[in-house]
Amino acid sequence: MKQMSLFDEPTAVLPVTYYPEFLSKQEADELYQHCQELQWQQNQIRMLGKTMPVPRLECIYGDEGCDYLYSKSVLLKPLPWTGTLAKLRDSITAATGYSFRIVIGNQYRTGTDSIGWHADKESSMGIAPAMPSATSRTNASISLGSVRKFQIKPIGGKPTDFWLEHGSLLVMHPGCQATHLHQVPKTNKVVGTRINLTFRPHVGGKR
Ligand SMILES: O=C(O)CCC(=O)C(=O)O
Ligand SMILES: [Fe+2]
Repeated sequence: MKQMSLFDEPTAVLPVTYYPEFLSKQEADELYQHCQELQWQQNQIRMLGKTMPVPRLECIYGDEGCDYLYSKSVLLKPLPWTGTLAKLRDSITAATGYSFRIVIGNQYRTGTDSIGWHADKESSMGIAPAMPSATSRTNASISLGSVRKFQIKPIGGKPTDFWLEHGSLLVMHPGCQATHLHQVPKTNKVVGTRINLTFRPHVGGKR
């Protein structure tokens, strides 16, 4: 007789930590207001020989010279840290032990704004060595505004869904970008604006 075991369907252990209430409601509301004043841009991306608008708005702040190139076509040049973003960076470092040199903002205006399956593997974020160091390609992201589904999966495996709430923090630990992919899929549901601030390391720029 086949016996059911609690261990038939092992729960995936994901290389992420989710803090649903990293910011209080008031802190998250104030930060959302601050984000309205950031310099959002509509960038263009080159994919499969075509140039098209990135399906979200973006902004970048950080240390001087920490330019960020992704998908071999979108070059983001950081503006100097605002006081609010620098304070938030320091509080995430205090909570996680990870250090960051840039923050990239993503603004999803409607359900058609999205980011497809990818890993954040740009060489500017450092190379993940066999024994990952505390800074290699780690990122930590704050979510604000409307809740959107965030999915993460081992390469070739099944996705796990997270609903990233207003004021939450999601940390992707060292090694995550080598083994897993993540995305924020499009949705047909009517959703308001969501802002995501992703803090990242950078190996270049001025110290
Ligand atoms: O919006 C998010 O939660 C994820 C953004 C992201 O994956 C990225 O900027 O690389
Ligand atoms: Fe990402």
